[in-house]
Amino acid sequence: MTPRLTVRDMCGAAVHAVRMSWAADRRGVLTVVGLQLTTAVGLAGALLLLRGMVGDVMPLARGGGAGVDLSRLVSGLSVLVALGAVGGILQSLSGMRQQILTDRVDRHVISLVLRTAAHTELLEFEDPDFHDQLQRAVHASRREPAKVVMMLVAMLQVALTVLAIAGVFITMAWWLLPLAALSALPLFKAAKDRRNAVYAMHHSLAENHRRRQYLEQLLTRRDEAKEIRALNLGATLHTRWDSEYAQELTGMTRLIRTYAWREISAKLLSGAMIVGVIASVWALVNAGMVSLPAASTGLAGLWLLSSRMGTASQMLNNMGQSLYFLKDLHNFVAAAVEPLPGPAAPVRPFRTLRARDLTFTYPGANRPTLHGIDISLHQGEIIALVGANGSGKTTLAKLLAGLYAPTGGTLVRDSHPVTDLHQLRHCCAVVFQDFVRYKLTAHDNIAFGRVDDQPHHSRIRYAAESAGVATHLESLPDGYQTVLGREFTDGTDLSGGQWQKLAIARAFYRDAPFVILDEPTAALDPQAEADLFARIRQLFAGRTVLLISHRFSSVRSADRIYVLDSGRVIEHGTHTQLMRTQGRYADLFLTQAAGYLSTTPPAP
Ligand SMILES: Nc1ncnc2c1ncn2[C@@H]1O[C@H](COP(=O)(O)OP(=O)(O)OP(=O)(O)O)[C@@H](O)[C@H]1O
Repeated sequence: MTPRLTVRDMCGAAVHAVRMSWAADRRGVLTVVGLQLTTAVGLAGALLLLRGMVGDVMPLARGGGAGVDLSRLVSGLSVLVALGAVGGILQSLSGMRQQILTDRVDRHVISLVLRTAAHTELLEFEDPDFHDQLQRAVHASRREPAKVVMMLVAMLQVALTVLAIAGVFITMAWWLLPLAALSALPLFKAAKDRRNAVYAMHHSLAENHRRRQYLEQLLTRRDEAKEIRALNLGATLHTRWDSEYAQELTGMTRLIRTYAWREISAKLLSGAMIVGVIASVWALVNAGMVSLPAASTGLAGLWLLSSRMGTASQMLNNMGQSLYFLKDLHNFVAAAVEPLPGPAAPVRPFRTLRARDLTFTYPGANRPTLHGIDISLHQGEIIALVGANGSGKTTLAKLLAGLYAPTGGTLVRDSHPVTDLHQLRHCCAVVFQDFVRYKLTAHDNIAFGRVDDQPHHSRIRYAAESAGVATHLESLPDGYQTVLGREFTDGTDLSGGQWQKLAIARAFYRDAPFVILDEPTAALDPQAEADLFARIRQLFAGRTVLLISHRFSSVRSADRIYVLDSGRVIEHGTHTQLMRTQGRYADLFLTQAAGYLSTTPPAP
């Protein structure tokens, strides 16, 4: 459905723009509006002065210079020049202040958008519509609110001019007023159609635009640079980027052409109406029904009025486009009704966390990823999740960490159903399979594990030591203050295993009663892996650990192992019990063990 903007929407969005600008820089708004209005008043004063001076000069034109007061004329002229100079200065000041205002409003609005995005639930990020809304909100946050305020000020100036001219009409040739309004109608209609079409096109191309931005990132970021070169993907990705852009440009060009023609037609129609009016006035003058001075003043006014109306329609058009985006921005920000989770409440460890008949379906998926999951985790236990790729281990971990709400069944914490997912998150430290490598200092990378407290260097060091990365971090040029990103001055990089140890250090530093480790040792060397698992009970003593791993050597010592298959728990028990059952776990374990113990000689 083509999106539409009602007059109410437009007024709402304009009020919203003014409010945001006011919140960002009220002195700036007052200064700019004040300067603009002063300039307008100065202009009106200059026009009045000019009219008086023309009246004074008229005798000169008629050849009778005797009645002319030259000193009055010179002083009037000086005032006019001074007014012009002051007007110029005011305009420069206003331009400068507008720039500052625009920057401040930008910062205020983008901060609102980022705050909303940071606060949005993880599940929303699975939805392409959310990404479209986010992108439109980001687009709207760039310059649009300040632009609307500037346009409102400019519109005010145009409205004042139109009112002044209309006032002259009412006293001299009132009957021209409806005709002037009528002649402006085609322009307003064309502007409105174009505005709707541009917005509809932005809507339809939103995903295309995001794909192009993604390709831009692939081509420009350091992280992807090595693989793109190794695979010689540069040209292919560039071609795809080009074709995405070409599609956007084709749509835009077609639209600009179509609406340019419509606008030209509207202008021609409006012009033809004015010519018709001029011809009728001429006929009325000839018939002696209207005096020549009234007709000529009226026609001059009509010309002025129609040109102002044209400007107003253009402004309304531009402002309308901005208002569309502002409506998106307003909706996006307003959708985040929940307050941002504040500083963490004291973390309450649990004795038991149970999943009862838990089901989860990803948005837009046609079948559940998890079905009827029943598992229990007790304080101080190490629980392992194993299963084939795609069996649902990570999804289950995200539910237990309070990142997704279950679509069926319940999570029960110490015999109370979990209703506040934030509480669950507070008491959980997760090392994801695809953990984030923050290109900030090593110190930040660990301290981010616990942002609600002041960073504590000795605890950061202890966390790094526990994860086996302290020695390396201390050997870096600036120790823990070294930036871990080659894109930044004096930045450096870590190896894959070192990054993984840093992510584990972050989890240690979080000091949470529930720890989820999703393939925590995939990048570690065998010695580092063995060291970690040999000490895992001691390192996480008293906490509950959920370990996801494909390495059976590391899960065999867990207190209980759950085997997942296509989103269901098919077996559970200790390693010994599961081996005795000779089910899926035993099969997988023996297959992996056979690979290690194979005595087949290596191929020559
Ligand atoms: N964000 C998502 N949206 C839709 N489907 C998803 C999403 N993430 C995962 N899935 C699907 O859910 C299923 C389970 O994925 P999950 O990542 O939980 O598996 P896993 O057992 O952790 O796999 P692996 O061992 O490969 O890490 C898979 O079929 C996957 O395609």
